[in-house]
Amino acid sequence: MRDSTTKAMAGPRPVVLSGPSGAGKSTLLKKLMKEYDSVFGFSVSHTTRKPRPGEENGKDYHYVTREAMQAGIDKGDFIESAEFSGNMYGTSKAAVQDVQAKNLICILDIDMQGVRNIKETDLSPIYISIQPPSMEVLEKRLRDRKTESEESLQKRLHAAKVDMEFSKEPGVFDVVIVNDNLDEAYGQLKHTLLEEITKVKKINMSS
Ligand SMILES: Nc1ncnc2c1ncn2[C@@H]1O[C@H](COP(=O)(O)OP(=O)(O)OP(=O)(O)O)[C@@H](O)[C@H]1O
Ligand SMILES: Nc1nc2c(ncn2[C@@H]2O[C@H](COP(=O)(O)O)[C@@H](O)[C@H]2O)c(=O)[nH]1
Repeated sequence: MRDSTTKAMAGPRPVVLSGPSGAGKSTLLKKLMKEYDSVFGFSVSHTTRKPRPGEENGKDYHYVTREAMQAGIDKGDFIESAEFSGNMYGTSKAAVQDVQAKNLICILDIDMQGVRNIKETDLSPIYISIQPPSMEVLEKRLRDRKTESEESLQKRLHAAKVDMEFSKEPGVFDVVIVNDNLDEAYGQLKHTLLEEITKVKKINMSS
C-alpha cells in the first residue's frame, strides 16, 4: 500500500539511516544534529523497549506498551513498524510531519525492515547504510556499550549478519558508509548530505 500522507508536506528530502545495531548510527546522527541543529530534525520513533539510562521519553523514543503501539498501528498512525530484538519499533506519521512542518531535513533511524517498508511509501528519502568494519568490531562495540542482555546481544548480532548482506543488495542504498574511524565516517556522511544541507540553509536564510 502506498502512503502519501507524509508526501503532502513536501519540503527537503528526508534521510534514512539504517544498519546493524551498534554500527554507530545514533553516534553519527547526534554529531550531525549538533553541527546542523537548524537543518536536521529527528523523527522520534515509538518503541516497546524500556528506556536506557540517559534516554528521554519524547526525545529518543516515545516509550509505549505493546497494546498502545498495536492500537496505533491498527488505526493507521504509522508509516512503518517492525519487530526487532523482541520489541516493536515504528515511525508514526506525526513524527515525520512534526519535522517537515519546520522545513527541516527529517532523519529516520530505522532497521532494514523499516527500509523495505519505507520503500513502499511516497516518502522518497536518501537511503544511507551505516556498516561496522567487521562483526568482531560490532560485537565489541555492543558489549562495551553495556546496554544489552546476552539474549538481546545475540539477537542483534544475528540481525546484523542479515543486515550486512542486505546492504550489499544493488539499488537498496544510495550510499553505504563503513564506520571504522568515526571522523572519516562522519566526513562521508556530511559529504553525502551536502547538497540537501546547502538547499535548506539557503531557504532558511531567505525566510
Ligand atoms: N567509529 C567508532 N569507533 C569506535 N566506537 C564507536 C564508533 N562509532 C560508534 N562507536 C560506539 O559504538 C557504540 C554503538 O554506537 P551507536 O549506539 O551509535 O550505534 P547504533 O547503530 O545507533 O546502535 P542501535 O541501532 O542499537 O541504536 C557506542 O558505544 C558508540 O560510542
Ligand atoms: N523499523 C524501525 N526500526 C527502528 C525504529 N526506531 C529504531 N529502529 C531500529 O531499531 C534497532 C534497535 O534500536 P535500539 O534503540 O533499541 O538500539 C536499530 O536498528 C534502530 O535503527 C523505527 O521506528 N522503525
